[in-house]
Amino acid sequence: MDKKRDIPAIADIARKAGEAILDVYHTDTDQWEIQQKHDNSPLTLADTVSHRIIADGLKSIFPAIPMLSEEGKDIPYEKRKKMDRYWCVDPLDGTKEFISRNGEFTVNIALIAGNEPVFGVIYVPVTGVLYYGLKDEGSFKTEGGETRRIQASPSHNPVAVGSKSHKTAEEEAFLSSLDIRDVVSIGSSLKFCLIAEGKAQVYYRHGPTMEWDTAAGHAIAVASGARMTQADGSAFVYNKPSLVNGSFICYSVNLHHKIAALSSGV
Ligand SMILES: Nc1ncnc2c1ncn2[C@@H]1O[C@H](COP(=O)(O)O)[C@@H](OP(=O)(O)O)[C@H]1O
Ligand SMILES: [Mg+2]
Repeated sequence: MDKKRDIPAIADIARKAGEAILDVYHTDTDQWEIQQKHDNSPLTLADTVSHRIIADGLKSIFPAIPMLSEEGKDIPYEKRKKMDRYWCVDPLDGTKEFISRNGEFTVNIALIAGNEPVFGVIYVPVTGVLYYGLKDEGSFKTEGGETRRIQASPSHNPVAVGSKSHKTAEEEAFLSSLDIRDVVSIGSSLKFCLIAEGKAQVYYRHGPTMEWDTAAGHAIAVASGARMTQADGSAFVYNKPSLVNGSFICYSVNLHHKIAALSSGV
């Protein structure tokens, strides 16, 4: 990847997808054609429009890199496991938040290399804010035409983030054993962004997510200095036989000892 040329081009694709999502968002709900997908999550016209823009955009710049998208065709594991590099895309993460019109939804594009997210972009259509992170280079936030570096920040009295629509009792129990100052419930991959910009320090997810839900946020959080592991402390990898993630913890490094002690019990 040529950083100077490719990062702005990928950011542009995410923005275009976000604009198309907003066009749908600003129409009447009865035009959204909400369908239930096989996993019971809602699919709207906005998901499919965003998917098309990202698929076409990435293909025109990187014709040789395959794409795995929430709204794309299934790629069988036998074929997937041979893909050393691929785009992992969630064209509209937080569909429930989109439908409830609270603005907490995002466009997510990540590059996976060797089972690890090495680059991620998250665009927030309602605010126009864009986050990106590149392995070993850092994470950045673009807002109002200005780009600045962001960093995960330590706190011994951490702020926790959790899902707004998919909370579990296990998450509450886990957090109760940390000295938590506040719990912020927010939809979509925005939880990773809050950790990456130092506004929160821990995100424990007990319930299932898909690889495209976490890939871009994972890249941004880790490049900002945070850590991401499975709940038992082992490596969180991509391109698994099943694309459903297990429980995980994303956290600022200063919490490592506390989290490691808890991990043995989850
Ligand atoms: N039972 C389940 N199995 C797999 N993924 C699930 C799930 N329930 C929720 N999710 C995932 O959680 C994501 C939303 O996360 P959050 O609750 O943090 O906003 C959803 O993304 P989509 O909204 O893109 O479908 C969906 O992929
Ligand atoms: Mg999603």
